[in-house]
Amino acid sequence: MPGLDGHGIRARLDEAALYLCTDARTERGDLAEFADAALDGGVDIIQLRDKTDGAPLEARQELAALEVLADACRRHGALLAVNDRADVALAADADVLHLGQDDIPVELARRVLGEHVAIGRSTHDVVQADSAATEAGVDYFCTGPVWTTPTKPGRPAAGLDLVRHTAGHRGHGRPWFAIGGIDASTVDDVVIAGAKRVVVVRAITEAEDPRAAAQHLRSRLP
Ligand SMILES: Cc1ncc(COP(=O)(O)OP(=O)(O)O)c(N)n1
Ligand SMILES: Cc1nc(C(=O)O)sc1CCOP(=O)(O)O
Ligand SMILES: [Mg+2]
Repeated sequence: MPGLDGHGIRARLDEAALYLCTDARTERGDLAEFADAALDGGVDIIQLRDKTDGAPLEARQELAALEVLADACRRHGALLAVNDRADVALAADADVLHLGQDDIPVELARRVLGEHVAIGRSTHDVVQADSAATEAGVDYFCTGPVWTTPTKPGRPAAGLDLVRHTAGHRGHGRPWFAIGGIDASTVDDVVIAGAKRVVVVRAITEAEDPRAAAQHLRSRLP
């Protein structure tokens, strides 16, 4: 929730279970309404991740969409996340910056952001997961994709074994999320494998009723 201090952000992150990545819904023009529904359904963190047609949004469009999401997060007490760009996270007063393996290193993002913003990392195998679980400056990490997904074409599945591995170490004490191919039909499998938190895209962005989709996913998480 924009306005929280670093302590509040990390406390909220610790109790988060359902993390949504959404595009800016430019064509539908319903970002505020969609975000309200998803957050009302139980989404704890919402990230703007718009790579429609493979290209990221221009910074001005990204900041405009983030303003809409920031208002929704304030209404619902949720965390606002920015993907990839530390400068945009700072400008948008976001709570969270998410960085993948090919994005800027955490140490450099920290130089831009200081300690106030939480930083998350993507991991795709056991070595990366163990490293993100212990790397300085990382507040949470994601493991995946559990299943191949059209949302991230070309990225091979890491499978449930990576979820089991990470659960076996309890994320080395750090919050961690399973991601990739998770929806109403697969969420139970990741929970059985040991995940307590999940990130989803299509399961909510493509749902006819985003509120109900979020509610259902949330109800399946411990
Ligand atoms: C919460 C969350 N987890 C994973 C990702 C993927 O990050 P990355 O591998 O850098 O790929 P892009 O999303 O940037 O295409 C994410 N964005 N958010
Ligand atoms: C954005 C992203 N990152 C992944 C990773 O493994 O790091 S998988 C993924 C896409 C997840 O989309 P969906 O919920 O539609 O399958
Ligand atoms: Mg990235």
